[in-house]
Amino acid sequence: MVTGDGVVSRQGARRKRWSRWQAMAERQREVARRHGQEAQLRIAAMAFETHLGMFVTDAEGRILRTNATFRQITGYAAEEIVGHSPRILNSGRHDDHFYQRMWCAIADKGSWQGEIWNRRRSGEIYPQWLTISAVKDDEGRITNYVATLSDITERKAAEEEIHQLAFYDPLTGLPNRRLLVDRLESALKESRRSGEYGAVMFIDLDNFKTINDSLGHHRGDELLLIIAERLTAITRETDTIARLGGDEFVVMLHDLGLEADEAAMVAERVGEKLLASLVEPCMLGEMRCQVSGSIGITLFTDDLATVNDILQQADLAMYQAKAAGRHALCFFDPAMQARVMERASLEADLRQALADGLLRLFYQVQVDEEGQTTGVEALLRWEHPERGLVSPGVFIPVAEENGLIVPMGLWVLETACRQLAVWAAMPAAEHLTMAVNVSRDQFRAPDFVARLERILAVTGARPERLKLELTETLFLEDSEDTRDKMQRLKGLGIGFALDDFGTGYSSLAYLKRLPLDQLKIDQSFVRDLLDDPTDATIVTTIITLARSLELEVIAEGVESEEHRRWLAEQGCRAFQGYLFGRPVPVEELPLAAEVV
Ligand SMILES: Nc1nc2c(ncn2[C@@H]2O[C@H](COP(=O)(O)O[C@H]3[C@@H](O)[C@H](n4cnc5c(=O)[nH]c(N)nc54)O[C@@H]3COP(=O)(O)O)[C@@H](O)[C@H]2O)c(=O)[nH]1
Repeated sequence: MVTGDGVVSRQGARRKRWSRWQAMAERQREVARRHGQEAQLRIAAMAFETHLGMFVTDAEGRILRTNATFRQITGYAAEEIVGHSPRILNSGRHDDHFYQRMWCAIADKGSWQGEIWNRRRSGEIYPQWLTISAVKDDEGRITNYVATLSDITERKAAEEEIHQLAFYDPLTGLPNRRLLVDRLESALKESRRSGEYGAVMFIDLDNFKTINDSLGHHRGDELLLIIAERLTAITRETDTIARLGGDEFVVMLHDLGLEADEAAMVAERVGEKLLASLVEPCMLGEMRCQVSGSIGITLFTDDLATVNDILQQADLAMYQAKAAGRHALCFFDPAMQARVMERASLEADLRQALADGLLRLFYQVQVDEEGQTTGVEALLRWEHPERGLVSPGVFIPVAEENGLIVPMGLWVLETACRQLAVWAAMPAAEHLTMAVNVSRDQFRAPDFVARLERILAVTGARPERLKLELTETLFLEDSEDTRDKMQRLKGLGIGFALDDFGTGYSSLAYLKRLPLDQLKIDQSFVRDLLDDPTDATIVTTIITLARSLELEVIAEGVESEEHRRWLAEQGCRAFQGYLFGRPVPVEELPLAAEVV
């Protein structure tokens, strides 16, 4: 039986056991808590020792702790810097405003991060990426600041290199086109805001190619460096001097005042100084060299011109300066731009016309002393859909300049030869000759003879009926190649007339050396020969000269019977001009009906 005391004593024993267990459990929990805290401390300590530099400050900004990477980056050991303010790291590169913004961000958002220039213990200033976070207690009071930092010197250097490559000319170190465009865009905006003028000067060296070709590219590079230095020395630090490539430089000036005249005067003064500096002799190796430059200037202000427009205007003005004889400066003139644009549109249309078959050949008769047609001259015409019939006097120079004369001239030769072949099969026309104008560059094309041979073969035209009209410009340079080609063509039976005789070079030496058949007296002498004794003398001299050289002579531009008679009296036996017929399409030629 269990007594009441016995019950009490059992309950007491159970309570004791229970309290022992509780105490044991509490000890175990305490041990676990300690282990947990230690683990957390270990983790925190490990995390603190990362590849990022770290330091912790108290609320007043005194450094409490730094890690090993901090020491590697800054050079400061913990014992040297603990207790100090991080201001010890300042580089002096940032103003108060920078630090104010940083602390405002930390106060507002709890953290700040960004690029900052700091100073190492060694004194070296370097860029770093810095993050600062505020640590707060349960009441929201800042207790500490934790900062992480990394050295971004290498990244900055790579960025700098990329920037340098992208925006600077590798040879001279001057801004390149991209940077110039950037700066010009900003200058334009500024100019629109302030109303002040700016100027762009396009500079091209006049004889750089000769130096490059004769002394070699490394000497050419040396010269470009000298020029870059001279341009930099003359201009102000706020001006931009850029090299666009080759021997092309651009100088941009801004804040030239509110008046165009005043701005133009300043730009002109600077331009003249630049011109003078370019012609200063310089030594390239052992050689004393001298170059000159041509400068095109355009002003810009608050108008609607774009950066491209401005550069184009300065470029155009520079070409004008070159055309004016080089070593000159020239201001952009809008009329010049209109002319260039008109020419560009003509050029584009002309290419299209050749492709679309809008070119035509007209024919103008050539007659003998009896007025009998002996042949024709093929004259090119362009039927433009909007401009109407465009004169070759307008479009041939354009074609000569852009090289289109070569395919165009071949088309003329082939069309004329086809017509010759048609006439060859007609008794009334088989005697007719065909004079075809051949431009200098067309004749100089290396495959000209081969192409003409192919045309003759394809069309079946008889070479003896073909006469090529060449001009004196072809003979300005005494070229073996020209003589050789003429002789090969002569060997095929083709004849040669010297067109516009008397208007060009007229060295009589080549008349003897070249296999010419005919001199063509230019119409400018024929026009006034009845009134102008000088022209009359020139014409009689040409006729006499032709006779003495045993060359035929033909007068062009014969418009009246008086002209024809006067020329015939001087011994001229062949004529061409409106008196006998204007250039017309083949079907309108005043020949026997069966001929066309
Ligand atoms: N390379 C090529 N040049 C060509 C070709 N076709 C023509 N041309 C050259 O273009 C210039 C202008 O030619 P065009 O307007 O055809 O003028 C010719 C005649 O129309 C004109 N002429 C003829 N008779 C008279 C006249 O009595 N009065 C007068 N005012 N003008 C007249 O003269 C031009 C003939 O020129 P030329 O060749 O010098 O004999 C001109 O330079 C052409 O050469 C071509 O296919 N290729």
